[in-house]
Formats: sequence, structure tokens, C-alpha cells
Amino acid sequence: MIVKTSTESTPTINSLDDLASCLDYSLIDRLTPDPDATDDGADHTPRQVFSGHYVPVTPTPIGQPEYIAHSPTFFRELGLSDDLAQDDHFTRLFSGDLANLPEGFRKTGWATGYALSIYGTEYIQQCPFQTGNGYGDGRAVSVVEAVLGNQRWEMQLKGGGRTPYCRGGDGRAVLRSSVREFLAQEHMHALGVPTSRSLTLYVSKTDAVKRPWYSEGSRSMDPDRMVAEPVAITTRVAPSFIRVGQLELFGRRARKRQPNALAELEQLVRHLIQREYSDEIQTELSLPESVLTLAKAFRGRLTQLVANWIRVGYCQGNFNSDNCAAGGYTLDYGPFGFIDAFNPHYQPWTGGGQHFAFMNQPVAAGKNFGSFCRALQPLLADEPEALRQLHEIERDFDNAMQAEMEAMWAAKLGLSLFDIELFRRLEMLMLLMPVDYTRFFRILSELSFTSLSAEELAQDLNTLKASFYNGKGYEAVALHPRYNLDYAEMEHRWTEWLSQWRQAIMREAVEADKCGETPRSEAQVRAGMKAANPKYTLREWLLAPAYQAAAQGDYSLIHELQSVMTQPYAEQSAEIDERFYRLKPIEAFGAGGVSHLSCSS
Ligand SMILES: Nc1ncnc2c1ncn2[C@@H]1O[C@H](COP(=O)(O)OP(=O)(O)OP(=O)(O)O)[C@@H](O)[C@H]1O
Ligand SMILES: [Mg+2]
Repeated sequence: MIVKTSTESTPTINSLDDLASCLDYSLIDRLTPDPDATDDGADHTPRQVFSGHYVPVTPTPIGQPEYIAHSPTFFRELGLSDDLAQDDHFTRLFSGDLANLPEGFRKTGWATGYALSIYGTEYIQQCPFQTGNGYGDGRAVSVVEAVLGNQRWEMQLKGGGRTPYCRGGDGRAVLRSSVREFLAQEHMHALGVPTSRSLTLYVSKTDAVKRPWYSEGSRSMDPDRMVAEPVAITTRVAPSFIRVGQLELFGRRARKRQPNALAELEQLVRHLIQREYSDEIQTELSLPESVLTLAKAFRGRLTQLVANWIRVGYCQGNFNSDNCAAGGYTLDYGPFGFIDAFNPHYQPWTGGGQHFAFMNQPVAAGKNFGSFCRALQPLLADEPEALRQLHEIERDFDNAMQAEMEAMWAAKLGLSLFDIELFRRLEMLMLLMPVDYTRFFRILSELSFTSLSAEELAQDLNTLKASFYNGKGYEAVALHPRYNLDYAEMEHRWTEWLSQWRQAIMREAVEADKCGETPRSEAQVRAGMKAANPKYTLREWLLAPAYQAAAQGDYSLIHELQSVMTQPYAEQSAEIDERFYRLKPIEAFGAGGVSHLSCSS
């Protein structure tokens, strides 16, 4: 995990002046700015950027920013006082206004270029100049590098206005997408999954932009109208925002022997190590050693990350190399979704394609890892042995991924070791009889497993049925229209599976006993399962009412979701359960913008 726990103490940062004393741009300063950029940062028109790691650019402030929310948990970790979030100067900075900042702050922010590979294939078509030199942060602008809570952080505005990489876009993010990203990041962190973090969310009271969106009640795949939405800025924070695509940009240039590219690639790799891997990779290592250690460390993080995504039911619907953070954490909460009914083909984003579907995310991660390794290759061009080792690290991705997946499924089922037969049977049952993924595993975590009596099995099956999408009118939404299910037969198969699951857990206890180890108690197994199986996840039908109310100026649902979703494993009140721990409402099935979305920006 890259998310280091920092010691929480009384806030020491109560003003922008206090924050100024924590600024430390020393690492970003070691990178190379675009030599063609102007000093004033007034670089807001699409253009080619031929070299350098970043373009200095000033964000464009949103008009009349209004505070919506901040992350109190993260503020505490950073040592920021809660009052700051509504302080005038602080608000101005994190809504894009860098004018009149205290001494120490940079007068410009910075945006970075990157390349794009989709499922391992290199693309340049997305670049308006068809060269790859105009693609990068089109609306993300970093404004702060600072050491806070014993850790170095970068703070980045999303929706902070146009940059040279905006490709004709408006540089803005709408309220809807900003609310989604703001809530999802802190939820993900609370789920124990590495992620960029949320600092603040401000909305403009004067500026709106148009985006394609769905009419009320629309069930079509594509939006049917243009909607004017207020613009907003979320500030996200991470040790760095280096993407696999950014390494690729320099890797591709180095491959083409573009002047300076190899040196810029090496600089970027060393920078990545310092920002993200300094605990694991010593600075004294030779370049080939550093590259190989980095590749292994990233492979470890990426495989764990994706196994964690599957564990909590998260799907990154656009898992391109430019949305894959080289630090191994979750980045870009645009076309994401938390799964409702288990479906290996679940893909929330209509533009995403099946290659980024839920159960194919491990394969997609492997493709991104391939792009990562390819980007590093030019650094090892004269080192055949190191190149061979890099290939080996890349080739072993699938095994490493499989191992993480197996450990994850075992944990979800309360087992120490993966039981392939048991898992395969469960997977088949979940395919035949749609179950709510989150509720199913959470209810399973509460069942007893010491008795194999027919009565108890039947009772437990009844309890588990609260996670099934059959009955209760759900036939109407025809989740799996291909199957004409024989429900009596299905009940029999589920009961059989429950019995096998219990036996598997009990068998492990007997094995442990035989080896002289203390078998895990029922309470321990259950606690382990509850720690692997969240009770609350941030599904789209919970998010939609929150951003809809926010558009009317009511932020209370956002605050409520913040509170519920930052304790996703806790038992909360019966009232909370009734609203947030439930099956997806029937009317949300097939609903445009809720079951699927085509625009995430
Ligand atoms: N409204 C916009 N104006 C300018 N550029 C944009 C806009 N929307 C998206 N982009 C750029 O298009 C590219 C692809 O968009 P994508 O949806 O993956 O990213 P994003 O959600 O903007 O940002 P990120 O990956 O930084 O979270 C990104 O480089 C992004 O900066
Ligand atoms: Mg993106």
C-alpha cells in the first residue's frame, strides 16, 4: 500500500501562510519544463509540446466559488484545520486563483503531457496534431508540492481550466463528475484501496458548461440532450500524478531517438522512484538495477490494486495507460462504477468496451503493465541481461496477478487458501442467479459455519436470499433473460454450495490443528470476512440523487454520503441500512446516467 498512515495530531496549519511554510517544490523543480513555454503561464490554447516534463500554466479560476465539502479525515492526516476549507484565501487557491498568494507559492501551476495506450495498443489519434505532442492534462493543473504529515504530496486541481493539452475542450469539470470523484476517492481510501485523495470541492455560482446528458427517465444508452451544468473544481492529492502514459510519452520519443528524450525518460524514472518508491528503491542503485526493482515493485502494487478493486466491486471502465498511475493507486474517477448484481461483463461506461469489463480488469492491468515495461526498455538498450530480466518480470505478471486474485477470493470466503472448486461453483451460481455482489458477501460473512444440519442450511439460504435479484419484481428487469431458471433446482444447488463452503472452512481448521497450529475461531473467521467484504459501496444510484440535489444548492446528501461511505465496513444504524445497504432499486436498472453513462466529465 502506498497510503502511509501519518500520525494525526492537532492541526498545525490554520492559514495559507502556515501552508506556505510546508511548501517544497524541490522535486518538481528537478524536472524539465517545456522550453517553449512562456514564464507567465498564460498557455491556454492547444499546441504541440515537443519536450520537457511539464508546462507551467496558470489555472483559470471558477467564478464565485462556493464551498461544498472537504475531507475532514484527510485534512486531519495533513494537519490542516477544518476551518481552512471555508477560509477566503484557501477557497480562492483551490478554486483556481493563484493571484495574491503568500510568499513561497508558485505563481503558475503545471500540467504534464502523456501518451495513450488502450489495452496495450499505442494510439496517437487522440492527439489533435496526430503526433502525440498535444495529449496530456487537458484540465488537470497541479498547484502545490508540499511536505505534510511527514509525507510529500502533490495537489492538483481537476477542472482548473484549459492547458496546451486541452485539445479544444473547455478545461472544465461539471458539478456532477466532481461530486462523483470527490466522494469516490475518500470512499476508496476507507475501503483500504490505494487511491488519490480528495481535499476540497468548490462549485461556481456563475459559470456553467454544456455536456451531453440523459433526460429524466431516459433508458437509452446515449444521452439525448445537451445540459448546462455548473462547473466545479475538486482538488485531488497524491504522492505524484505520474501515469504509465507519461513514461510512455518519453519511452516512445526515446525509441524514435528524439534528442533529449532518453535523458528525459531517465529523469522521469528517477523522479517516479523518489516520489513513489523511495522506501523500496535506494538512490545508490545503478540505472538497470533501479529499473528492474521499479518494475517488480510496480507489478506488486498494480496486481494488489486490481485484486482490491475486484474485492470491493469497483470497475475502472476506462483503464487505459493514461488512467493508470505509476505509483499503483486508483486514478481518474470518471467512467467508474461499483457493481450491483454480479456480472463479469459489467462495464459502467458505454464508451469503454468489454476489455475493461469488471472481471477482465486483471487482464487490462497486464496490458498496462506491458506498456509500462515497453516504456522502460530504451533505458536498458545496452544491457541485454537486464532487458531479459525485464521481459521476465513482464511475462510473470499473469502469475503474480493470479496469486493476488486467489488470495483475495480466499479472504472474501473466509479461507486461508484458495479453493478453486468452491470458487468456480460459486461463480457459476452467481451467474445463473443474479446476486447483489456486496450484500451477498457481507451476509455470508455473518453466517455461522459450524453446523451442517439441513435445517440450518435452509435457514441460511433464506438469509442469503436477501441478496438475490429474483422475486421482489426483479424478473421484470430480466437480468439474465437467457436462462429459464428452475428455482427449486437452484435452491438445491445453493444449499449444496453452502454446505461445501462450511466444510472447506472447517477442513482448514482441522488441518491447522493437525499441524499444531491454533485453528481460527469462528469469531476470527467472521471478523476476517467482514474486513474483506464491505457493507456499503458507493453505487451510482446512491450518487445520482446527491449530485442532483447539489445542482439545486442542497449539499446535505453529499455530506451524508461522505459520512456513510467513509466507514464502509462498520455496522451503521438501521435507518442507514435501509437506505444504503439494499438491492439496487428496480427503476434504476437500465436507467441512463445510473446503470450506464456515456459522459464522465
Ligand atoms: N473538458 C475538458 N477539457 C480539456 N481536456 C479534457 C476535458 N475533459 C477531458 N480532458 C482531457 O482528455 C483526456 C482524457 O480524458 P479522461 O476522461 O480520461 O480524463 P479526465 O477525467 O479529464 O482526467 P484524469 O485522467 O486527469 O482524471 C485527459 O487527458 C483529460 O485531461
Ligand atoms: Mg483520464
